[in-house]
Amino acid sequence: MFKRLPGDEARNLVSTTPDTAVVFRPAVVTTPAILTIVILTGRMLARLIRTIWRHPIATVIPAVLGALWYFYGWPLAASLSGTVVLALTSWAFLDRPSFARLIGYRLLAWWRLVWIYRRHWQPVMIVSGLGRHLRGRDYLPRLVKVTCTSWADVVTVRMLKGQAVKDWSDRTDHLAQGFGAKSCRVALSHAGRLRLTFPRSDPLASPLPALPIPQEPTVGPVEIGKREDGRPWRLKVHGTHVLVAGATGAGKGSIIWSVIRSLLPAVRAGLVELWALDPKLMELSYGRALFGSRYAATPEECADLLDEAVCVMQKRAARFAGLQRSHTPTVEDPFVLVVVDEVAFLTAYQSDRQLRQRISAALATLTTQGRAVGVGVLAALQDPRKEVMNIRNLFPDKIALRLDESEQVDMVLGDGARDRGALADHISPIPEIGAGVGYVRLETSPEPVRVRATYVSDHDIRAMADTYAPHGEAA
Ligand SMILES: Nc1ncnc2c1ncn2[C@@H]1O[C@H](COP(=O)(O)OP(=O)(O)OP(=O)(O)O)[C@@H](O)[C@H]1O
Repeated sequence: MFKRLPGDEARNLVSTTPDTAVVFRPAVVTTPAILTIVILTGRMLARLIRTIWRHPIATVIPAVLGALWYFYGWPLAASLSGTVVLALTSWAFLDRPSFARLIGYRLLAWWRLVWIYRRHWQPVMIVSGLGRHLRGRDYLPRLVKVTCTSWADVVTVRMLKGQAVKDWSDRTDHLAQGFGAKSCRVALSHAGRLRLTFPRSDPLASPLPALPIPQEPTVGPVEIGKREDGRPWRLKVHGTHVLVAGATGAGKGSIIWSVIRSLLPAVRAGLVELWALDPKLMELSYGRALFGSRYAATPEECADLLDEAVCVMQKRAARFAGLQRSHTPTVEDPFVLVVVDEVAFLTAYQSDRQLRQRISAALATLTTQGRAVGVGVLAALQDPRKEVMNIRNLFPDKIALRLDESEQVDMVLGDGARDRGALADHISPIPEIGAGVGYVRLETSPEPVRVRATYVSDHDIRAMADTYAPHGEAA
């Protein structure tokens, strides 16, 4: 019989029996013990140097305490460590954010690296198919580092040679379950390196109240909510067109009203005009006074208002031709924002064919040519299928709120968005938890970002109308 050696697979060798004339035996070269000892010591030293290099503070503290104990006895070492612990505890109580940033999250990251990620790395990689077990050896992607933020663990990984981002984004569910998280998002950080985000808590779980109306007139990007990483969510409205897609009750109204609210000082200064199309006669009618005469509800009125916007756009384009290539809002040429609630009412669900074609043509003209001359469209939509909204790709910026089906996510945010973690079909239908929550793709990155819009209540809208409605229009 063959003796099994590391790396050998005895079953693949020609088997021998006692009466076989030729017996195959693997050549066994014995390594001198001293060589093995030298190699192991070298490895240990290299690891020690690497640890000191990577974690200088964490290594200096026990080394200093050990030295004190050795030279001056344990009482001094114990009292010094007690003082350090007391100082750290007081710091944590007095200035929690700075303590968390400099000490707390680092300790947490180390703990989670050891206890969650390193401990489960091998089984999760093998079972999910991201690692391979070949000829008795494991070939695993490298766990480079773990950092913690207030709401998530960010795990940096070096992929195996030959792996693609898609291999990982297809297995987000395996990764999330494997490491005990609710979800996982995958993003490419450098060539061959990935950033996996595992949320620990949901910072967007409770509704956000309406933000104060800005002091200064601004056309954006306007602050309308919060991003998952705690930063303000600012939406560009001037120089683009925005499509908000979400099932009924997803909170499309909160995005529309948050945008309107932050543009009000600019409206008062004459730099912005808000034109409203409200075919459902629900959402925008509440603050109708804010739109003055630029408010339309019946399909005929909506078609007329859209034609008027096209007319403004074309006149401006003729004036700007050869003189300027982009628009700066002024009192003479304000930014016109055409707000459309449930655009499908005017396009897909409109029974009058002629009217439908007229509206679709006007919307297509505005979304293809309006950007550069200061005419923008902000449209809300329940069903993002192409049959319902065939011009959805003319909107450069799209927001996916809660959607009914997983396929709809890529229809709104583009191919691969759901695989990269835009789980808009998993957003809670409970309004307190999920209304106004959605995913966006920012200009700077293809990765979807989770956001929540502020909730502008009926009371806020009434107050806005009372203060900002054009003269003589107050409700
Ligand atoms: N940002 C938000 N935060 C918290 N709750 C919200 C938010 N937006 C909306 N809600 C709650 O969810 C309910 C539904 O919101 P809204 O009417 O805006 O949804 P919608 O997407 O416009 O629905 P529909 O298409 O049926 O009009 C609101 O009555 C409100 O109670």
